[in-house]
Amino acid sequence: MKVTSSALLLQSHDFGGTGMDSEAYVARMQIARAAKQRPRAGKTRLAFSLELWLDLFPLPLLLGAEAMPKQRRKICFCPCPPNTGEESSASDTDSDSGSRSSSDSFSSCDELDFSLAVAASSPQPPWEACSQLLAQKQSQPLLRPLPNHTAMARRPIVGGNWKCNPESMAKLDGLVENMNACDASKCDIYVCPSPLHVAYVCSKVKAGINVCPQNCNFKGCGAYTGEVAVEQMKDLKIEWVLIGHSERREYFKESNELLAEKMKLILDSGMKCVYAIGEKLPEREKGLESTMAVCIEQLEMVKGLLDPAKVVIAYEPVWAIGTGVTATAAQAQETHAEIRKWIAKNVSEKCAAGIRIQYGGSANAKNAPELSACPDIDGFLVGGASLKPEFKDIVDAISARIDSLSNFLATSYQVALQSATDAASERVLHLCRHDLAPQLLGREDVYFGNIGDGVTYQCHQTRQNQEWDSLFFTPDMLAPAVDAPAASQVSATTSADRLLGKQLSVHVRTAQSQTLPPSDLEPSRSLVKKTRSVSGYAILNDQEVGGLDPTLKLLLLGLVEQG
Ligand SMILES: O=C[C@H](O)COP(=O)(O)O
Repeated sequence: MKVTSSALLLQSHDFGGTGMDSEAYVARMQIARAAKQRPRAGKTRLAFSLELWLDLFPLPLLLGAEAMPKQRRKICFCPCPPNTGEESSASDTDSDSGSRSSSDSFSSCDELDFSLAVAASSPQPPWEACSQLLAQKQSQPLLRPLPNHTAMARRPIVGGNWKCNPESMAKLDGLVENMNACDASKCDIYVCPSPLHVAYVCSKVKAGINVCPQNCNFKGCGAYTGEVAVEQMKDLKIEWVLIGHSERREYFKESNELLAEKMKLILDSGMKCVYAIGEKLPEREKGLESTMAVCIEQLEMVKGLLDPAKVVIAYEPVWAIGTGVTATAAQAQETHAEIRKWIAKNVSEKCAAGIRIQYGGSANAKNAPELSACPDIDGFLVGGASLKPEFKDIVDAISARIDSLSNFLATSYQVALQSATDAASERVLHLCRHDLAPQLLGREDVYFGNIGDGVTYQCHQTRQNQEWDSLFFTPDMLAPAVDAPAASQVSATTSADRLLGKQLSVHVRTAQSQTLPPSDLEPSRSLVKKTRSVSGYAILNDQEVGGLDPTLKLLLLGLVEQG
């Protein structure tokens, strides 16, 4: 991969719980200073640092050295402009270095795509070792490959559950109209009419809108009075069926055993299944563990049947159903992520990565955008709002996240700027406390932040397997994304194909705070006064890859590059 635009390293500092050793800090400052002074070519100014925890990345192995302690060290990849002829722009008199100038590292990799610096425990960062590594980079994976499962893009899915509505056939056309108004190009859509209306709705919905009965029996056709069978559904060309809704569990006493039997029958018959689960208020009030205990109990008996191609989980906290009380985006995301984690552990990583989990419970046009921005929410099961024209807006909200990563960045950037404006009298320090890192790394003491004014954007690439990468964007860097340059600007040397299907999560956090003196890292935690976050993810498809800013594309390619 060739970096064709000027790229600058942005300083990035570790606010790790036990603090960063001074040498590592000095090394980073050197790099940052050198990078800051590098010439900037044209309009595109880009900075990023990619930091990987060494215990997740076998750097000692790559360097062929034992020297580097495994824990609590990071490596920084600095994109280095090739052939600018001004490689030694860094000051050799960096006052905080006390060691070799970082200009060495840049000049030594003039012809290489990336320079790499290691924030090591050694007083002098092992530039030579890095340079050697870089020299061999053709055969070395500089950037860690993504695990396979991240390539599995989850297509959003939204269902409208009309429950036992409407009271007359006369109203059906209006409701069908709401469904037919939806854009089904980026989202799977299904509607669950009451049994008496199923056949009529089947004949009225447009292509792309699936009819999904609200229940089926556990045996098929035969002497089962009052029931509907999968065979009858298949005869109507129906592909989906919903089971396990809390109202069926509650009022019709459907047990997990019965539901497992139903799911097996559905899948055996070649149909697909939406399986609803969710806790009641007392369990939620006791916290996530007790919430998960209920979800796990409901999942346990069907875990062997969880095929992402055929099963969708609808997580519906019962206390949020029909009450107008929605789970907050954070609550929903946290629970969805926990469900996925449980599946990863108890079924497979692949299943966890691929299975779609819908949120249900007072979802509407207003709260859908925020919920849609949560990386583990793949859609909605909508009750009340599916009886209204706003259903279309819910579909649009979840579809928007795959419209364009550039758009997402631009939008979130606007939100972040607004947040900065709201902060009024205070400068906005882009200090981010990483939401996912503690969860992913199994530790509570991991903080990340950047020093300076602006907004930090982090792209989390993988969220399974305890793996975590981040990119830090600043407004400067995002300018190209906001401007949405033409696809024709995309460098011919970038292979868009390699981005297809990759899933990138983006999390934006701004904080009101004060500028932080570099020497004063530890107290930084207390500086955050107010934060506002926007998060979301994009599944890269061909359209959006085509529309990406060339520099951003290069950067993302760098992340997914397999060496
Ligand atoms: O099946 C749908 C859910 O029960 C959600 O219903 P609701 O959107 O009216 O809360």
